[in-house]
Amino acid sequence: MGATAVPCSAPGEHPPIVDLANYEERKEEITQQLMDAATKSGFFYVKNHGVPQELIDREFEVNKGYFKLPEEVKTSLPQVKWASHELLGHEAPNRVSEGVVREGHFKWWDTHKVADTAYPDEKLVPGFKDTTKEFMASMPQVYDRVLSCFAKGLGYPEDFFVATSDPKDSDNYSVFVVNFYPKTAGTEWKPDTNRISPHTDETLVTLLFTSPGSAGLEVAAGKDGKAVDSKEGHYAVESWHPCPHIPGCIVVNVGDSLQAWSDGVLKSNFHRVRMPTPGEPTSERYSMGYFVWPRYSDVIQGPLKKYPGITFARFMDVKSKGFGYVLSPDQELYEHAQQNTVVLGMPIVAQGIAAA
Ligand SMILES: O=C(O)CCC(=O)C(=O)O
Ligand SMILES: [Fe+2]
Repeated sequence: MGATAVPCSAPGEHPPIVDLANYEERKEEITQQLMDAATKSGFFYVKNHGVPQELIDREFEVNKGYFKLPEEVKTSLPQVKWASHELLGHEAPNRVSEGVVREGHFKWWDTHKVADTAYPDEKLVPGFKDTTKEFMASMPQVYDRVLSCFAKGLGYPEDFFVATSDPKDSDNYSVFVVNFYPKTAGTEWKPDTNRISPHTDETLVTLLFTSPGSAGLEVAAGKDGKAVDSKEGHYAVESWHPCPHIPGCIVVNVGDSLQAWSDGVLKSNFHRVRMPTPGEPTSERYSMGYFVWPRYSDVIQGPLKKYPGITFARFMDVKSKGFGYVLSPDQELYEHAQQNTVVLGMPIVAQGIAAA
């Protein structure tokens, strides 16, 4: 690893930072660093990623404008229909865990997959739609490079993941999500209360943008997560590691699809957003996630067939019934999870974000 790599192992440390500068010339070195990071913790940061800071700041600003709209305006916008692949617009506030309200705004990648009517009137939040489209259009330059390296590192053709994640493909529904965590009441918070429950992402990779000063994102690194009773859906994490905001960096995490395609070599790790402990900022928190998905019809399975051979669409059907983890090398457990709407390793969160 390069000098910037910090193992995600002790309090105060953070996942490794991989520098994408001079990508073409340094591709071998970057591949090795990304593989190392994704094998050990599944979470890492990239810097010199090419997305202008000015655009990131502008996108945060328009999202603040959106979330400040009166509730009746937001709830009059079209609602999320997750599983039927329909319009994703405003998501009404819902209770995710321990009574904490999370408000999210979901959008599809591309205009031909989402009606523009998902956006509020331009006069209400000037620049919201155009900035968001501009921001989304700047994402492939980051994940194409990261995914090319993973394909190379895993022995796939270099364009293997780039092809399946192409948002122009009619069967690709990669999604951009903005999370808004309202200000809470400070000292009343219980330190171990979550704002987003522990979960893995279903993606190839997720690009996560956090706002300056935002605390609370934590990752269960490496082998920390243990399914104590996967049939019942209980899951235990031994230790959580902070994943703080680092200026100029994007958080990248490996998702379930890449874990499957790598036969478990690359780790899709549990992460959560917990309430700040006393002394941490109590202000509202924003994060923006670009969820890089494969095509719905692609079978997410590696050459060693460590996980059941299923299409991403089928995987999503099971996963979207809860907000947890479904990959299991055990076909029987997987089938049980499907039949019983149990997500392996996690309890079903009936009102969870993905079940909305
Ligand atoms: O808000 C964050 O920092 C993390 C959000 C997240 O993990 C998700 O939306 O999947
Ligand atoms: Fe996540």
